[in-house]
Amino acid sequence: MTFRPAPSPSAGDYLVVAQELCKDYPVRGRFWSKQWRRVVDHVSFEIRRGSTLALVGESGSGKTTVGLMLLDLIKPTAGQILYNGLPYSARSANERRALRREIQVVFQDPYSSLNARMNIREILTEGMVIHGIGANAREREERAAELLKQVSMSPDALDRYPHEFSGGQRQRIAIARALSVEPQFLVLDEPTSALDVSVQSQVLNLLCRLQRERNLTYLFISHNLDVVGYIAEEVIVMERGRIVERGAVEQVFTDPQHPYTRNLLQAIPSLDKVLSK
Ligand SMILES: Nc1ncnc2c1ncn2[C@@H]1O[C@H](COP(=O)(O)OP(=O)(O)OP(=O)(O)O)[C@@H](O)[C@H]1O
Repeated sequence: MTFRPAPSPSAGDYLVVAQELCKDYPVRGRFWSKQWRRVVDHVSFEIRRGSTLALVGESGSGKTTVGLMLLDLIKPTAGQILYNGLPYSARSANERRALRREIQVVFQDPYSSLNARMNIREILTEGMVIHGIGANAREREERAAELLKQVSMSPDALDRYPHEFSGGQRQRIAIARALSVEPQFLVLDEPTSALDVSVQSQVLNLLCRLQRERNLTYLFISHNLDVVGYIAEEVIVMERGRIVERGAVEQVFTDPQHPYTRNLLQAIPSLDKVLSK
């Protein structure tokens, strides 16, 4: 496997910095007794502009919860997130709205993430209308057609509905929708795990190309280390809400320090060769 080289410490500045993030949820059915469970526990990391940080860990380790905090969809119980050097909490309501444009998400399941009642034109222009992009409907439509080309789909798709497309095509549309508001940072939450292996690599290649062309910054959430080895420069391994290992992907994959990381890596047949080197 060829790894993407980790950015040098001087390469670019940090777009996103998470400091000691914690998230507590009430224990199910016991809200009245004020019992809380910590699902994210003092998680800190930095993501350099234009690079990809992967967040890996088994189901329930807290990856999506971290992503939702970065998207400003849920509030941390403690800790803070800095975007472009400024904490979310220090921003005005208007700045917070602007942040919702700059930070977009692509979810795992392209079957449920696209509104079945909207055609592709509506799906791709909805965010533009909300954020005031494009002078009029015609300009927005031109932008939508251009976005489809950028994700290697035909502009003919504009008049069609999500159910007319395959999983891989739907995920391309979901990526085009995320890009429609010209974000800088994408939270990619298992964006390829619902797809066939051959389609997975096409979507990963697309994400890499778009990152190069637009200098995008990614947080790539996954439990699939094979995919992470392909797309990310740096990786964080989470177990039960805590970071247990972090570093350049090549370093973590070839010389894992934590038993939990070793277990995760051993579960991937194609990485056996890497590990036995
Ligand atoms: N709204 C909620 N209320 C209570 N508990 C929650 C809530 N959301 C998540 N949890 C719990 O927090 C823990 C972390 O969940 P999270 O979805 O972040 O994990 P994950 O690593 O992304 O898992 P997966 O890979 O399965 O998506 C889980 O035990 C989950 O049950």
